[in-house]
Amino acid sequence: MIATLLIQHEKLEQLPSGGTLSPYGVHQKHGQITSQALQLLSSQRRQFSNTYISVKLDETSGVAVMKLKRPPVNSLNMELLTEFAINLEKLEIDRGCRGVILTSAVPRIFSAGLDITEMCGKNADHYGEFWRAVQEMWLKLYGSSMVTIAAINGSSPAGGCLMALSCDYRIIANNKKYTIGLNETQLGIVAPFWFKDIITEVIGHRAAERSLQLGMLYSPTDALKIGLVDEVVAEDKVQSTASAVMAQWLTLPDHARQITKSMMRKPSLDRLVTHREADITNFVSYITRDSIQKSLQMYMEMLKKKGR
Ligand SMILES: CCCCCCCCCCC/C=C/C(=O)SCCNC(=O)CCNC(=O)[C@H](O)C(C)(C)COP(=O)(O)OP(=O)(O)OC[C@H]1O[C@@H](n2cnc3c(N)ncnc32)[C@H](O)[C@@H]1OP(=O)(O)O
Repeated sequence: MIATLLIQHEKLEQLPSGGTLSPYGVHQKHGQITSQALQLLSSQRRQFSNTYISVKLDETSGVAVMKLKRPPVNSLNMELLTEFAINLEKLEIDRGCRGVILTSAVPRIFSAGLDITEMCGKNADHYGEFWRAVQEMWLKLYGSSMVTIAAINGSSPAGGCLMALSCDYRIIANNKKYTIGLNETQLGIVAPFWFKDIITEVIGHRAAERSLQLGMLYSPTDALKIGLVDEVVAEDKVQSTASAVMAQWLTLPDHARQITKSMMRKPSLDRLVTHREADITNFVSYITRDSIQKSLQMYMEMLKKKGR
């Protein structure tokens, strides 16, 4: 028992931010064994935190709450994406964790999507690396065998919406100011095929086509109408509803649910895995076009003006 807890704890030790998804050791820190074991036995919660992600794992329920914490808008830069993939992988291999609630620590914002500054004024190598990190985040989240619930406590455009769409269930706060959707065309850019595939899977072909072409952002109630979210609840009920839904999902045997999830999601995952390098090459050649760089710069200027 103690040995198991030790291994789990060591697996969950904080990794330096900006690291890679390399395997991490489970045989370190022998000197601390006794105190760590005692600490673990007396506590049912484990927490770890990186620069932009915090995780709290409740060992009794097997549910982790993962929070994005990159103010002002949780835009997804390379570091956040990398930390996200590492933390999710850590939970994935932790036997004590069966479900993850994804939410935001930043008031009024779930995530503003990809950090536009990562896609502007940089070189091709940077864009390639950035896109690989975006793919990795999605492959890990969409491909997770755990139950994943998005507790959407703020606006969630573009890449933020993709994250929510990749979860098994979406609960959004009932606040008209919050919007969610894949608004890429409004930036003058195209959502890649796997963004398109996932929204089509969730809301159906007709709604997805309209939504993507117009780059639509929906209020919570409109998002519910088209099936982009599963539930709209009062702002102060988002987390408790997420926990209640999670508890329901976790009543099912993992094995049956996981295989079913995998059957449903495998075709989309395989499509990206098979075309991963081509997708990166495509992204780099697209994003380096002068016209696209100009569109993104203009969009950033518009955002900054609005903020003043
Ligand atoms: C042939 C086909 C090939 C296809 C190949 C692929 C093509 C490329 C695919 C790229 C896919 C892109 C996905 C994305 O996610 S792009 C990002 C889209 N995001 C948005 O449009 C959201 C923009 N932001 C907002 O709408 C608002 O900021 C928001 C509603 C989220 C919050 O509003 P609020 O009023 O609270 O805050 P501000 O607008 O004042 O913002 C505060 C500061 O944050 C900066 N900001 C906002 N969003 C971003 C972002 N996404 N990236 C970087 N920075 C962002 C904003 O400029 C403010 O900064 P300052 O304080 O410095 O002014």
